[in-house]
Amino acid sequence: MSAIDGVDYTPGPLDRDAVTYVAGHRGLVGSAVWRRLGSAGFTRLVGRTSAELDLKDREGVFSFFAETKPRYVVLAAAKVGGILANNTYPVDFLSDNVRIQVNVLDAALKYEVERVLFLGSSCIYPKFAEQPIREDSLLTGHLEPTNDAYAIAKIAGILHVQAVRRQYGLPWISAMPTNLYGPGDNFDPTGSHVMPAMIRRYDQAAAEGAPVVTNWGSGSPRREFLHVDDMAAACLHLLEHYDGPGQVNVGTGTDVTIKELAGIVADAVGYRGSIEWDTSKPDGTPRKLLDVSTLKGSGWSPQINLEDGVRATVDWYRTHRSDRRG
Ligand SMILES: NC(=O)C1=CN([C@@H]2O[C@H](COP(=O)(O)OP(=O)(O)OC[C@H]3O[C@@H](n4cnc5c(N)ncnc54)[C@H](OP(=O)(O)O)[C@@H]3O)[C@@H](O)[C@H]2O)C=CC1
Ligand SMILES: C[C@H]1O[C@H](OP(=O)(O)OP(=O)(O)OC[C@H]2O[C@@H](n3cnc4c(=O)[nH]c(N)nc43)[C@H](O)[C@@H]2O)[C@@H](O)[C@@H](O)C1=O
Repeated sequence: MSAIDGVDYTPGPLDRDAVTYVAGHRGLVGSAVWRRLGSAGFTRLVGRTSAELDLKDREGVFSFFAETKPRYVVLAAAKVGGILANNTYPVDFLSDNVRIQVNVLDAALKYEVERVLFLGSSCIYPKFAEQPIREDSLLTGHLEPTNDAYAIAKIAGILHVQAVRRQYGLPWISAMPTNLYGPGDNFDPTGSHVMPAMIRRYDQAAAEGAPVVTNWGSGSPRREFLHVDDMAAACLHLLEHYDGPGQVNVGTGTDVTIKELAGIVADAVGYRGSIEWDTSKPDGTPRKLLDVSTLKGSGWSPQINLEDGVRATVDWYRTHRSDRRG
């Protein structure tokens, strides 16, 4: 137990029969975590859609915790979007996310949840952080302006988890994923992240035989992409093998330019036309490659390479595109 972190806990296998709440269980990450926990033998998974329980409603959240009394919580519910959505609606990204996480973490404290895994994002780090980005770069420089409101909300979440550890001694943890993709993603053409946006755009262009597609920005920023099934596996791994106040980066340790990503997506859908770039759209941070040595050191590495993951996501999209988010 350290002086600034009053926790004395040794991680180990979680109880498969304990009530386990996955907040955001219909989203990209939450649905993958739900599948992973299900396949690992968890028998009492609990989830609520936002229509059933708006996590911004503090009273509703406390009633839900009083009723279900979870022993473990994975907090994968958040207001999430790509660069344009973050840049256009900073109030929503700040206010919704602060409220969701404060309500869930306060209720989890009141009902003495044993293990909480809070999910942030690699955008919490300074825009020009040294690459690859180590966990201790947090709060050492200015944020990327297109997502500063979201990043501040997520930084508050990390601090909230650390504060609970320090003041109440509960072994809660935080993970900071890189850019994620996979089945269950949001394929909205304007609100989504780059991967689902490109899959949708290139798939349509291939189907229509379009001669040109236009992407956002210059194509020169670099991004690191992790398949969400790997992310879900990392979540369970961290819950069973990691305890500490510091947030843990979750990524692959390799990145590609957005131009390279466009080529990978074009190949996966069979698009043969040309590619143009709309530089009136923001590039965002030039690079955010995570240093994943903490995670690797704890014994976990990703399994799904980018090309395979993109092909599988294209297959999933083609089967599910008529669904709510497809
Ligand atoms: N996608 C990515 O590239 C990355 C994601 N992350 C983090 O992972 C976490 C999950 O993101 P992701 O799965 O991509 O996001 P999604 O948008 O796919 O899912 C978010 C989930 O949150 C739920 N939710 C949102 N608002 C509310 C609310 N007011 N009350 C109840 N539930 C709500 C939604 O529920 P419903 O569907 O019922 O409306 C949805 O299931 C977030 O914390 C995000 O910051 C981090 C890095 C990268
Ligand atoms: C996960 C992460 O997600 C966001 O940050 P981001 O990494 O910049 O994510 P993005 O996927 O939206 O863009 C990545 C790059 O890709 C380019 N790009 C090209 N064409 C499209 C396109 O069609 N759509 C989008 N969205 N981007 C495109 C785009 O211009 C940019 O250079 C933040 O919300 C942040 O808060 C966060 O946490």
